Amino acid sequence: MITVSDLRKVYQQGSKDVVALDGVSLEVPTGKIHGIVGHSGAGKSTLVRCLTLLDQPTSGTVAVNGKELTNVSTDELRNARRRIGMVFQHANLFDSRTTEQNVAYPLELVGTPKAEIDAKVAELLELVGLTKFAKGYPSQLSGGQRQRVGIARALATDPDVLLCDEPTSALDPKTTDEILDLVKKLRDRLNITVLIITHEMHVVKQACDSVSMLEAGKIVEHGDIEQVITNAKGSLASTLLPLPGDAPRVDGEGPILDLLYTGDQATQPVISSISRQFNTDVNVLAGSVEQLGEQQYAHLRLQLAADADLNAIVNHLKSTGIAVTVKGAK
Ligand SMILES: Nc1ncnc2c1ncn2[C@@H]1O[C@H](COP(=O)(O)OP(=O)(O)OP(=O)(O)O)[C@@H](O)[C@H]1O
Repeated sequence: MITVSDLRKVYQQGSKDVVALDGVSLEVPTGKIHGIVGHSGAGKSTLVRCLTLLDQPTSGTVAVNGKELTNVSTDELRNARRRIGMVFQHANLFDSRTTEQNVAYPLELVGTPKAEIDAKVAELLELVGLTKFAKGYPSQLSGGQRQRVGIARALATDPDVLLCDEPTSALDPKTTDEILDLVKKLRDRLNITVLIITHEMHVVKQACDSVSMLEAGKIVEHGDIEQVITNAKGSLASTLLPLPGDAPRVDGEGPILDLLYTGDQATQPVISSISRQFNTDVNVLAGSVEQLGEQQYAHLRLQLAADADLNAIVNHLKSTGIAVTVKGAK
């Protein structure tokens, strides 16, 4: 588990204070994958630097499995850093080292005996599917394979947390999915906690159990994927499950509703039930239905007939667990 409590980072720029992190708190349980999304300048890189202790937070704490990593002595800092393995956008491998030598590097740094290193490296290369490339050099590997080496290297010191900073931003869509599948497999096998910093919603949808949105150094929205998708008031719902294009123009003056729902509701005949129960016409303006993990999610934009009983219909939908926003009449 990783626990971040009230993390603040203030940089001095001349006589001015720049607040890069403004009280960030989050808790990711062991074995879960958590995404952190945010626009440029939101504070993502600062958060990564504070979590990996490359930068000292101005205040607040970071703890892994209850053990605080911040505010430790210089001697303890090296051990503390080993609890969080780091995967970068570009694998940053040593070109002059073979695949296995790259993975061995963090173990050499801490003086691990050679036989132990060899066994660990072989195990890790098997885990990431690169055994037959052990003797190859980075220049002979594809982008996805290089990222696999980076992941194996990050796991060499048996960290409790894997922190991935834009791990797929330099990869094509197919390789992105392969790397995300690998991260999920590693989480399952090693029961490791994973934090993924990303600007790609696809990554959140494919791999994350939960997500936080960072804005101007603060977490403005967070929750399990199901919670954020069915939160009609948040902005992550329509970002994760956008409606395709512009809703088509239709005749009529009836009110427009946006519906977000999941799980049991997704299998219910929502439209025909409104139509039958309230004796009104319902027009689908746009819709998006997606299967994420085990769960089905739907985002529909409907237009009701002008004389429909709007309040009764909205109350009925809400009572069945569907998140509803009234967009007004067209
Ligand atoms: N060393 C620094 N000195 C002064 N200000 C800084 C420093 N590092 C970051 N900042 C400021 O802190 C804020 C957050 O920056 P940060 O790089 O963490 O954002 P980001 O979300 O990673 O952006 P991007 O996606 O563009 O990398 C910005 O306003 C930035 O200008």
